[in-house]
Amino acid sequence: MPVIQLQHINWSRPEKEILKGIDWRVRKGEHWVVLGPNGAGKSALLNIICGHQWPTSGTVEVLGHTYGNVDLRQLRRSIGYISASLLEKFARFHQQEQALDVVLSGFHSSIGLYDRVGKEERERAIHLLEQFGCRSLVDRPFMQLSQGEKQRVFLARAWMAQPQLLILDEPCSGLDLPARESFLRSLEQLAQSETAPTLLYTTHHVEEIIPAVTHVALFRDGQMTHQGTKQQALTDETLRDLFDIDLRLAWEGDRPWIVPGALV
Ligand SMILES: Nc1ncnc2c1ncn2[C@@H]1O[C@H](COP(=O)(O)OP(=O)(O)OP(=O)(O)O)[C@@H](O)[C@H]1O
Repeated sequence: MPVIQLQHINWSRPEKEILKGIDWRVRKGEHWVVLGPNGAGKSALLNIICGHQWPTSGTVEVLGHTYGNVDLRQLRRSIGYISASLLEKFARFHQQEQALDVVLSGFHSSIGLYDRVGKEERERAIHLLEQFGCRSLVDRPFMQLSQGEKQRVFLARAWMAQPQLLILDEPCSGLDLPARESFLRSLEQLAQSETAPTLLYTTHHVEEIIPAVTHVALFRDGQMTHQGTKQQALTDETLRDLFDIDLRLAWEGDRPWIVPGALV
C-alpha cells in the first residue's frame, strides 16, 4: 500500500491552472522533498494531500484511503502537518500558552489543549522537547519563542500524535543558519528513529535536503518535472531547468548544495 498515490491531479481556478497532471507515488520507507521556485504549486499540492483542498480532477489516495470515501477528520489523526499558517493560528489564539501545552495539544491534534492529558503524555511531551533540544523552553510562553524555537516545538507537537505521515510546508523559512541547522538535525533524528513517519517537506533550497531524504520531486509551473531518488532528480541540468539560472550542484557528504554561476 503506497503512503500517497496521486493520479492525474489537476487543480484549476478561474484565472489559472495551478496543478497540472500530477502522478506521484510515495512508498513506505521513503522520505521526500518537493523542491521548486516561488509560486510553483508546492503548497497547493500539500493542501490537496491533506484534504484541505479538493482537486478539479484526479484521485488522491493517502495511507490506503481514497478521498471521497473516507472520513478526513479521522484520517488526519495519522497525518502531521506543519505550516506557517498553522503557526500564525497559534500566534493569534494562544498567545500565553506554554511550549509544553503546545506539544501536548498535538496529542489530540487540536489547536489548544481542550482534552485532559495524563502523566504519561506529559512525560512524553517533555521527552520530545528534550529530544529536539528545547527542554529549557517547557514553561516559556510559546509566543515569546524565536522562530527557530517555535519550529522545533511544533515538530515535537506534530510528533506527539505519532503520525504515519509528517508533512511540513517550508519548515526552514525564516530561520537563520544555526536555527535552520538545528531544526534539520531534529528532523534527521526523527527520520532515523525506529518509529519514524514518512517525511515530506517543501523547500526552495537544495541545501535543506537532509541525508535522510531518499527522494526528490521537482516542481515548476504546476507540474512535477522530475521525480526519483535524490541522486536521479538532482543534477546540474535538472536544477538549471528548475531555477532558470546557471549553476553547479555539489555534494558535501550526503548534503547537496548549489554553486551559482556567473550573473549575466
Ligand atoms: N486559492 C487560490 N486561488 C487562486 N490562486 C491560488 C490559490 N492558491 C494558490 N494560488 C496560486 O497558485 C500558484 C501556486 O501557489 P503555491 O502557494 O502552491 O506555490 P508554492 O510553490 O508553494 O510557492 P511559494 O514557494 O512561494 O510558497 C500561485 O500562483 C498562487 O498565487
